[in-house]
Amino acid sequence: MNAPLKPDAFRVGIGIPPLPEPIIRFERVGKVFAGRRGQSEVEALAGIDLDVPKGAIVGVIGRSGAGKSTLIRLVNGLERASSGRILIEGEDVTGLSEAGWRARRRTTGMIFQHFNLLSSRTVFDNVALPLEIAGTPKAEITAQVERLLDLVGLADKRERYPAELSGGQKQRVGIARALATEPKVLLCDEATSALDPETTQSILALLKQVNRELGVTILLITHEIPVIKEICDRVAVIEGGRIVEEGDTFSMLTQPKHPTTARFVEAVTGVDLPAHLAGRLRSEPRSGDAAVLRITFTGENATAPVISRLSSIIGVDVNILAGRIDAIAGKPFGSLLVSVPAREPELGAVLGALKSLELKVEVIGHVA
Ligand SMILES: Nc1ncnc2c1ncn2[C@@H]1O[C@H](COP(=O)(O)OP(=O)(O)OP(=O)(O)O)[C@@H](O)[C@H]1O
Repeated sequence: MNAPLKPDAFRVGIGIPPLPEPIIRFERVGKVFAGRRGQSEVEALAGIDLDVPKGAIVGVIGRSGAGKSTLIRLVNGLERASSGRILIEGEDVTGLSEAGWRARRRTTGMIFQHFNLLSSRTVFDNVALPLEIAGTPKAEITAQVERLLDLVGLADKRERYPAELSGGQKQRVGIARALATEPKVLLCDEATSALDPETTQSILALLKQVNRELGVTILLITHEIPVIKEICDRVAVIEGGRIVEEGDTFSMLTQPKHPTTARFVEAVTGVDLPAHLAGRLRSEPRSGDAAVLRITFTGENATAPVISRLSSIIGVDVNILAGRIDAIAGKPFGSLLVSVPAREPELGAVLGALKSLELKVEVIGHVA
């Protein structure tokens, strides 16, 4: 029997470049928490296999209790694995001593949902803290903190205290502090969950900048699919302590396979029929009905003038009922609901034309 093909060998075999070296690797990782006061133990993670490629932004999404916090806390030694191995830059950190972890944490920064700033310290002093702990000379600390406050756009707030800042500004301080020791990896624990949508966008843009300009690999956990859609190159979906699906963000969001992924994805790619039509949708057509089609556009097709061509070339009236066009991981993606005559040969001609463009088309019902 042939040896199993490594995922990268398969990628290369079908013409896709191999993934960059993983900077973090989970190998069959499990975590069991002992039960408290007579309660049974909790298996928070089981059989986790996950690679975080160097230079990527990888998101882990799951509902409350799925195991996200436990997973990310294993990467900086705040929790210890019960089974399996975790490799960071090729080093097996599973059995590291506390002193070993202290050194490791300098290469792994972390930001938190509630920022975890010290309220008695100014912005400058919060960012300086990890450098003070590392014994960095004062002049170097000043230069580094000033550089980081410039990067996160808070140079004018250096003498302010956390209580004088907005949530977004506090998270910017958190990011500057996490980057103080020039880590290779930034761990983000629900970093935008306490922020409004606009502030979330600005923090995500900053994280992307940190990733692209400083080359920092980012592993984030979230329960919000828009965060994944906005900045992640790859995504893993976690449920009940297990990864149920993993892959590049565009494929996962446009062709979800696991029902949990599909439910998350619905929120960012789904389009609903207007209520007055949804209530009248029937599966079997009656004479004179229109067929309602869902057309999914991906990549280059997303911006093609398909609908106007259908009308002009095939001569069929197409009514647009609802739609959205968006970007997922920087690539265009659209979904459109249209109605066309349900009779032949018109319907067959429309379906044939759409399929010839390699668009995904489904008839979702009929309306009068
Ligand atoms: N210290 C602990 N002791 C016992 N059980 C724990 C401990 N930490 C987490 N758990 C349990 O492990 C499971 C996973 O928890 P975890 O916090 O990792 O999930 P999560 O996906 O981060 O959830 P949330 O989004 O609500 O923070 C849950 O059943 C939780 O109750």
